[in-house]
Parts: sequence; C-alpha cells; structure tokens
Amino acid sequence: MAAAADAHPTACLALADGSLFYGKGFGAAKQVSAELCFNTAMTGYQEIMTDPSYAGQIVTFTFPHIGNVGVNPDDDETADPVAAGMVVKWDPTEPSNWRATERLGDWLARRGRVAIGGVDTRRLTRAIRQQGAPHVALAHDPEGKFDAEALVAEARAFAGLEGMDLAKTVTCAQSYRWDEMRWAWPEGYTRQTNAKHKVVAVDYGAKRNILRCLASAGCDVTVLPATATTEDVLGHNPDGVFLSNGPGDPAATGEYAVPMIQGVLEKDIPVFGICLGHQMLALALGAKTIKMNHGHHGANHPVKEIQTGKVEITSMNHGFAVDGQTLPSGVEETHVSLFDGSNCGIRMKDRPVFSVQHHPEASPGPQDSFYLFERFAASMAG
Ligand SMILES: NC(=O)CC[C@H](N)C(=O)O
Repeated sequence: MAAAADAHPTACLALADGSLFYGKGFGAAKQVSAELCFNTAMTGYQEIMTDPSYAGQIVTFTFPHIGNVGVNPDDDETADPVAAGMVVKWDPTEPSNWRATERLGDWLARRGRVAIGGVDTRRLTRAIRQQGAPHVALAHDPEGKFDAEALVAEARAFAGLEGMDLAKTVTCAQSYRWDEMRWAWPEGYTRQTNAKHKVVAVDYGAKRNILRCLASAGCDVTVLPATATTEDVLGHNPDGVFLSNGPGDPAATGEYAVPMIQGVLEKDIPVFGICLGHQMLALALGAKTIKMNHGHHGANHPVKEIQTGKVEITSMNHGFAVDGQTLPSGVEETHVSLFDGSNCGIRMKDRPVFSVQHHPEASPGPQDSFYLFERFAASMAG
C-alpha cells in the first residue's frame, strides 16, 4: 500500500493499520509518533502549527499549496510550533509574500518539527475519515533509510490522546499580564490602554489571538498557569474568568481544572470558555465529553446560534466534544454544528456563564464570532 512520491523518498508516514505513505521529508530530520488529523483550512498553516491545542497531533493539510507564503514573526499563536508534524501534498515552494521572513521548511527544522510532502492527502484524508483519527509514526531521514515494520510498531505503540493531560506541557510557567490587541491596519498590534474589566485567563494552551481579542473587548488580562487553584484565580479579584483552549483529553485535564472551575462557579462571576475551556466548563457543570471519530479541524465550519438562528462561519479544532444529551437542567445548548449537529456552545440559564466549542478569535467569517468576546465584556459591565 505504498504511495511513493518519487523514486527516493526521504520521509515515511506509517499508520497503525499498516498503511505506509512515502514522500519527501522537510523540516527536522527525526521521528515522531502522534495522532493524525486533517485540517481543511486553505490559509493559516502557521497559526495551525503553533496552536497549542495540536500538541500530540500531526496535521494533514487537505489544501495542496502549503508553505507558499512562508512564515513571519507575527502569526505564531505561541512561541514554538506545537503540532508534532505536518503532512502536505506538494513540497513547499519558495515563499512569495511581503510578510514572509523565512521558509516553512527552515522554520520547522529550526524548531524541531518534522514534515512530509508529496503525499496523496486525499487518500490519507479518506483513511482518517473511515478509521477515525489514526495513531501514526512519521520519520524524515535524508538518507531515505526506513524500517517500515518498526515504524508501524511505533504507530501502534502510541498511547492515544484519550486520558492524556497535555495542558501541563504547553501552559505558561508563570503568570503574566497581556495587553496586546488585535491586528489593526496599518498600525499592526497595538496596546490596550483603557481596560475596564479585570479578567483572569487560565492558560491550558491559550492562543495569543484569544488574549488579543479579550484585550480588544476591553479586558485587563492576567494569564495564570493551568494548575491554578480557585484561590489563585479569586486572589486576583477578577470581574470575569476565562478558560482557554488547549490540547489533550478534557476529562484528563479536568481532574485538576474541574475542581478549580467549580470553586469559581460558587462565586457569582462571569465565566467564558473556548474549546478545551468549553469542554471543561461542561464537565464542571456535570455534563460528559466524548472522543469524536475524526473531529473538526478547519476554517469553514458553520455553527448556528440556536436563540437567534444566526449562522457563523467558524474555525474549529477539536477531537473531543461535549455530549449535548448530558447537559444538566439549568444548562442549555446555545450553539450547534451544522455539519453534524454536535454541541458547539452552552450557557447556564440564570447566570453569565457560557462557552463555545469553536474558535471566535480566528477570523474565517471573518468576524462572525467576535460578539462572544463583547458578550463576555458586557456581562462584566452588567
Ligand atoms: N482547540 C482545543 O481547545 C481542543 C480541545 C481538545 N483538546 C479537543 O481536541 O477537543
């Protein structure tokens, strides 16, 4: 079942079911094991590779032209690439963009991330849809020496994301303040000078643009590490608490995050969560989360807000989901995916405590979901 890119492959992707995909390696020359997902976004590969929620995952890009605008110093969602590796259809060409400062391959190599090009990503994506996000091993060796059997064994040995707490591996080491706002043309990123609401953002692997959106909605943001306790959070006297996105299994991270969230819920302060934060808020309220077959990863996912009937075009990146059937009384579903009807938002009926599965800070709509940050700010003003 080999899909050779050329006569001398320098990278090999092995799936746990024994399928092998050969291609041209770029980025770091090394080997990694991870879960494999596919992302259908046509743009934003730098943001995707640096989204901390991708820890433990290798991303297959279904859009064929990846790397063609290089990378730049502004688009990182965190300091380092976090996704374990990338799979693309073509070898990246020379970057052509006024913001580019580096080639994708050099940037990946410098940061120890491995990539394979020349793969039949349509065939691979179909395999992922059919078998569910597979466990894989990806090796890049400039000499082209691969032990296929050993690679398949490595793929099979990967423990899987279920039960894995990865937030601790990507959270900040210490608390810090954040005042950078969203990109504005032509100023670039500017500083928040007139913040009205004191927000504690708990960092389970927060994307920078979420923090920028909070600052842009008038929040004075203090970021705390994932292991922050209720006392740590309330010690800052916040007007509101934000729960960030992040990698891994919400139930595993929830072992320490849920007690913190439940402590915060005993106080009557607004809470807003995104993605992993959404899933863990749901757990704290008594609902359950489930592992999806192959998850949602893309930038064109339609989500309906139930109350208004309005549809937002959203960016998604999740492999777990809140089971909408398990919401306790007092909590209602606010948003659903129009792709598969899965839960995309909840709120407490009587209090400003709410969260969404999609990423309102990413801008595929382009600004369809920013109202959620404004809603959080308004709940603190109220
Ligand atoms: N983007 C996120 O926060 C992802 C949440 C969780 N790790 C999931 O895969 O579902």
